[in-house]
Order: sequence, then C-alpha cells, then structure tokens
Amino acid sequence: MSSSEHNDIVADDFENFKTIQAGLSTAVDDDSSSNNNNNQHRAATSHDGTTQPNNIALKAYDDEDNTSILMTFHNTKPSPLIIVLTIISSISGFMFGYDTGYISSALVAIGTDLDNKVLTYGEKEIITAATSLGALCTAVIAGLLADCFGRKPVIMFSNVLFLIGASMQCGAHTFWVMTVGRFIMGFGIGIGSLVSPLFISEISPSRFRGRLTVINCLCITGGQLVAYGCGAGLTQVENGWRILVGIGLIPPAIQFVVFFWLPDTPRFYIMKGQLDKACKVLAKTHLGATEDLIHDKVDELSRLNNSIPGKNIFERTINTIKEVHRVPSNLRALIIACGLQGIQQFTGFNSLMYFSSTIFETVGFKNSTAVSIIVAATNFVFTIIAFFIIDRVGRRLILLIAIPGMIVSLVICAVAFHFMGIKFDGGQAVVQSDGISGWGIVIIVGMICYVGSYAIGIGNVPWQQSELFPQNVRGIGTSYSTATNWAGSLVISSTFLTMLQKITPPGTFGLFAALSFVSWIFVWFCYPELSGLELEETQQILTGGFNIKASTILAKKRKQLHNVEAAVNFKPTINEIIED
Ligand SMILES: O[C@H]1[C@H](O)[C@@H](O)[C@H](O)[C@@H](O)[C@H]1O
Repeated sequence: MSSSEHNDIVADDFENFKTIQAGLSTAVDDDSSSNNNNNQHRAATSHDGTTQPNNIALKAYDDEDNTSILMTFHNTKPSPLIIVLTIISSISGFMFGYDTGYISSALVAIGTDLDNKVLTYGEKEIITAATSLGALCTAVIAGLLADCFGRKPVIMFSNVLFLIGASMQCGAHTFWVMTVGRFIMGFGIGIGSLVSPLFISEISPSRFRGRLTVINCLCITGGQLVAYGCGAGLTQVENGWRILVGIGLIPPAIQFVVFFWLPDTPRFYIMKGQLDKACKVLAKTHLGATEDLIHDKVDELSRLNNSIPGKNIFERTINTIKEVHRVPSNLRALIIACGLQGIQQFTGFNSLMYFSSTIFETVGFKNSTAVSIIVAATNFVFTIIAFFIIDRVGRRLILLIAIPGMIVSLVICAVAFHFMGIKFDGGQAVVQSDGISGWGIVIIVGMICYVGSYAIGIGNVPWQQSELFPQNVRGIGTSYSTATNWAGSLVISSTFLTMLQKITPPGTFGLFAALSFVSWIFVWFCYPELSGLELEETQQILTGGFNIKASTILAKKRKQLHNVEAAVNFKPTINEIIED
C-alpha cells in the first residue's frame, strides 16, 4: 500500500470518527444555551441517553479536525485491574534490572568456582556481554511475537527463559554453562524489556500512560539497586553468588503464575478480531462506563486497526516491515524511538552502572561497592521523581531540561579527571595521588548529578516508545528501538574500559558530553510532546512532519481539559495549530 493510499484510509477513518462524534453530539444539540453546559452534558451522556457519573464519561474531544476526535475515557482513574496488570507486567522490568545488576558483584565473588580457576578478564567480559547479546537477539523479534501470539503469552514465555537461564547459572561449575545461562537469561530480558512497557501503555488511560509506564522503569532501577545491595551483602558468604542468582528465580515464577488469571490487552484482542474479549477487559479497566460506551470505543479502535495484508505470517511480517518504512508518519516514529533509545545508551550511563566500582576504586575510594550503591540509589530515586512529573511536565520538556544537566555534569567529571592525573599502565589505572583527593569528591558529585539528570529524563522516556507507533506496526517498531537499546548497551559496556585507556578518562567523559549535546538538538527538532494524547493520535501528529508546535499546543490543551475536568471551549484544529 502506498503512503498516499494509507493516508487516505486514515483520513477516511477520521471521517468516520466525525460521524461517531456527531452521534455523541446529537444527544445534546438541543441544549445550546451554553457551550460549557453542552460539553459537560456530552461528557456525561451516553448513546442511550442514560446519565453517567461525571468521572467516567467517555467522550470525543471536539477538535473539529483530523487530529484529536478520538473518544477518550475522560477523567477515569486507573482501575484496580489496571494497577494489578501494571505491577505484574513490571516484574519484567525488575528482572531486567536485577539480572543486569547482580553480575558485577557475582563476578567478584565467583573466585575459582568455575573450572577451578580464576576467571580471566576476557572471560568476565564474555559472561557480562552474553546477557546483552541475548537480549539484543530476542528484542529484534519480540514485537512480532507479541503481535502474533499476544502480549501475555510472550511475557510468560520470557518467564520460562528466565527460569532456565537462572537455574543453569545457579548450578554452573564451568565457564561455558555460566555463559550459556546468561545468554538464555538475556533472551528473557530482551522480550520483557519490550513487551512489558508495550503491555502497560496499551492498557493505560491516556492521561496516566506516562506514569504507569515509568513504574516499569522504577522496577528496572529498583531491581538494579536490590541487586547491588544483595551483592554487597552476599560477597563474603560461601557460594553467595549462587544465592544471588537464585533470588532471580522468584519474580519470574510469580509473574508466570499470576498471568494465568489475567487478560491480554484490549488492543491486542482487537487486532485479532476478538471484540468481545476486548469489551470485557475495557469494562474492567474503565469501571462504571456503560456497555454502549465500551462498544463505541471498541468500534473506534477496530476502525483504526488497519490490519496488514498477507496470506500467511511470513507475508504479513514482510508487509509490516515495509509499512513501517514506507509510511512517512511511521518512519518518523521509528526515527524518534530509535533515536531516543540510542541516546539513552550512547550517552554512557551503563558504563557507570557496570563499572562504577572500578571508577571509584581508581579515584581512591576504598569501599567502592558502597559508593556504587549510591549511583544505583540515585538512579532509583530520580526515577521516582520522573514518575510524578512525566505526565504533568511532559516528556519533551523534561528531556530538554535534563539533558543539559547531564552535559554540565559530564564536563565537570572530565575536568576533574584531567586534574587528577590518571594514567593507564598495562591496562591498570594508576592515580598520581594517594587516598581521596578534592578532585575525587568533585567526580563523585559530578557523577551523582549526571545520574540524577539521566534518570529523570532519558533513562525512562525512551521506554514510552509504544506510544509512537500505530497499532499495526507497534510490534515491529518497538522491536527496532529495543534492539537499538541493547546494541547500544552492548557497544558501550564492551568498549568503555578500552576508551578510558585509549582516549583517557577526560576524553571519554568529554565524548559523552558531546554526544549528549547532539542528543539535545535531536530532541529539540524531532520529539513532539505526546503526554495526554490517545495512542492512536500520535500517528496523526507525525503526519506531514514532526509537528512539534502542534503537539505541544495540543498536549497543553489536553492538560487544561483534564485539569478543569470538563471539555470547555476547546476547538482548535490541527491546521490552525500548525499555521500558528
Ligand atoms: O531505563 C533503563 C534504566 O535507566 C537502567 O538504569 C539502565 O541500566 C538501562 O539501560 C535503561 O534502559
């Protein structure tokens, strides 16, 4: 299908929405005494004329345009089912964090337990990298799997991989069993890292989507913190590293069992034409909405669900890949999603995560593991702050403010490293002074500021990736971006120590600062504000350009609407906004 054909279809769909919208409006048209009353009435009245409590009204935003006339569950708070689903799917995030976090202390504690000899530096690198490599392999296909088999079965499949991988590591007595265990566990991490945020964003009401998705990030950073904490506590215990790995068996087992009783997302059911199931889930996630309203929403979502043509899975996959590249709005979504994930990794954070102990030891801290916990804790605490502000401040603005914070902190670290005078001798870092110097303190403060600025913005915003893509290419689109994330993580963690040696620590941190600066420019020009918008509206925003201005105006208006809790006098059109 050509892009113009596609756009025609989208335009047709939106014409249909206008009809739905008109249908909703007729119930209130005779009451024209006040626009304010009209809108409040419409927000509170269903097709059959029955009055809804104000806080669960389902209405179309009246933009009179092609952009935001989708029906929105106005004012609904996340229902208990949404909260349970979010928490259970975020266990994938916890495992992502825990399993990538425990390895640094496990490697120290392993000693001669594998092959009865001390692991070489190269073997340690292979064990660490095996997980990222495994994650990269499955990230590439996880989206397609989730589209074919469902989000829930694929998450459950990742649990099985986690269990196999962790059991192999627990019982490993050779380097290769350990490495294969880490690799299989990586398969699970790659799938979970994609499907969990996808699942959450598909079940969330639009105004809470940012926050609910950040819960998954909170679990990632929380998992890393727990891993560092347990690692520090278990290093002296005999076979402590096996206990550390064994703890990782509990969360996937819980997630697997609980998911038996939970449904998949309504949007997945709609993709598969299982409209009844979609209605049932929507009724449970949007408590109080009448059957009529739920049916209208399902109707609307199925109209937007332009399924990809093809006789079999293979043909459909090829057509989906074509669709994501050929349709300009999809391509823009892809550029943003991969760009943000690339920025998340190539600005160097994981080098700190994996090697912070080494860095702190180098600058003179005796208890470097304890200092590393400060890094993980800062990451966690600032992700909590992100949770509170992401939907209010907006993803774009947070990044525009936080990335300069990263740049300044990185430059401070680079300068401090320069004045400390670190040299590399035979791959070993040598500091010219003994103990902790003033510059050592500057480095630690600089790193904490860097981690805080990272965690509040680029550490979690890229995981909002699912909201960028329309339903039919969401799986493949998020596969590309998640794979970018894991490829970046792999490159940075396997080159960081070499970079320190070859281009010196000031050079390395200066390079990350420069990359952060380029990232800020990318965000300024390419990343529209999507907070508060319906998932299906993003595509419209990305049609014809990145439409930054239009998106920020629309998101702002949405926020005002949510704040006054009724649709009052809100009728901008996308064309008016763009012309502005
Ligand atoms: O969002 C997460 C989080 O910021 C983690 O701390 C980091 O290790 C991951 O690479 C990233 O994807």
